[in-house]
Amino acid sequence: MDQKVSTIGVLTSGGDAPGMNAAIRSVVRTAIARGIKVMGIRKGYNGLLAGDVFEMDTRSVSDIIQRGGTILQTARCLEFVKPEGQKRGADMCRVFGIDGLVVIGGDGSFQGAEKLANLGINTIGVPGTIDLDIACTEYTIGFDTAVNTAMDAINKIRDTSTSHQRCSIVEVMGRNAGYIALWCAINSGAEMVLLPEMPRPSDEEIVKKIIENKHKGKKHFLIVVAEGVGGSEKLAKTIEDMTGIETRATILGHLQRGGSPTAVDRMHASMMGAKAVDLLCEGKAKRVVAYVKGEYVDYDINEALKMKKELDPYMYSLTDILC
Ligand SMILES: Nc1ncnc2c1ncn2[C@@H]1O[C@H](COP(=O)(O)OP(=O)(O)OP(=O)(O)O)[C@@H](O)[C@H]1O
Ligand SMILES: O=P(O)(O)OC[C@H]1O[C@](O)(CO)[C@@H](O)[C@@H]1O
Ligand SMILES: [Mg+2]
Repeated sequence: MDQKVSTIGVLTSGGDAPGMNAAIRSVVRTAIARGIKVMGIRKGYNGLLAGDVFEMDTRSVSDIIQRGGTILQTARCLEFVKPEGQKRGADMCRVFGIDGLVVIGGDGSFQGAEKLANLGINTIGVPGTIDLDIACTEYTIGFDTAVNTAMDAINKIRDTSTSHQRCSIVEVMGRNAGYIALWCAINSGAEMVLLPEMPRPSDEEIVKKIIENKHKGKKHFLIVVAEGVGGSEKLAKTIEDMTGIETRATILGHLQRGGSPTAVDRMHASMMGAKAVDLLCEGKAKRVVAYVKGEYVDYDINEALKMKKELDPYMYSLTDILC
């Protein structure tokens, strides 16, 4: 391969996601195999601005493929949203001789990557977020593990909910995106799901459905609520007041972001990390890696950021049929 870069930097940014370590490992080992030097950047764009940069070798990424979190640590860096911060970031890349940068993160991190690319740093984005909210790709690293973790918790809540014939409300992550909630609802047999992308049913409509289900002989009622809809505790009280059915709310929170990545996450992370390095080697910049129709492809970052992700209406319609 005709190599166009000599030193690649790698950072993780935004919320951590299981599989980020597998992606870092793949970037480091692929780059070294291609004869390229790799610099790890700690704590996302914060670390770039602070010059928290160190050289990595193949041993730096030993024994991490099975670990959740990110060995490079991550951050949400407000300074980087401002043009002065972005300029300092690009200058810092030059100080360390970084002529190619791999940014592993979500949609926000890609906005930062786009800014760096505009300032002349060859930047490639790798989708790493449990939220699955990046429009250009059918997969984002971390989603499978997060959904499985949430489902495991929901299964346990369902056991006790059935024993007590209660209504359970389980709030899962996703401030702006309802994919985790939608997948958990379908795969856990929830009676109802509340998503940020959809109009919220009224309390009366929710209660009507609970009562109908009770009449059908159901022993429990599970509502999955996305974080972006929120209000789970209040909804539990309303349901209890309006129906007399004992109702408990559980907010799963950050446990969904941790844990050993599934095989699905490790595989996508390994493939996407390697693809990012290969794109840089081909002289490409300002691209994001994506998984589309079974293949790993790449898009221009601007183009990718302009795409809008819609929830699959057919999948959503099943939440009403399969419960
Ligand atoms: N418009 C922007 N311009 C420059 N940098 C940005 C912009 N938006 C976000 N960033 C940078 O990317 C970081 C991460 O963004 P954000 O907090 O949205 O998380 P994310 O990458 O979308 O991941 P996740 O949603 O999974 O937590 C921000 O803290 C900021 O440093
Ligand atoms: O950990 P923080 O900064 O509270 O962020 C929480 C947000 O991050 C995500 O977990 C994505 O990383 C969202 O689902 C959630 O809304
Ligand atoms: Mg995001």
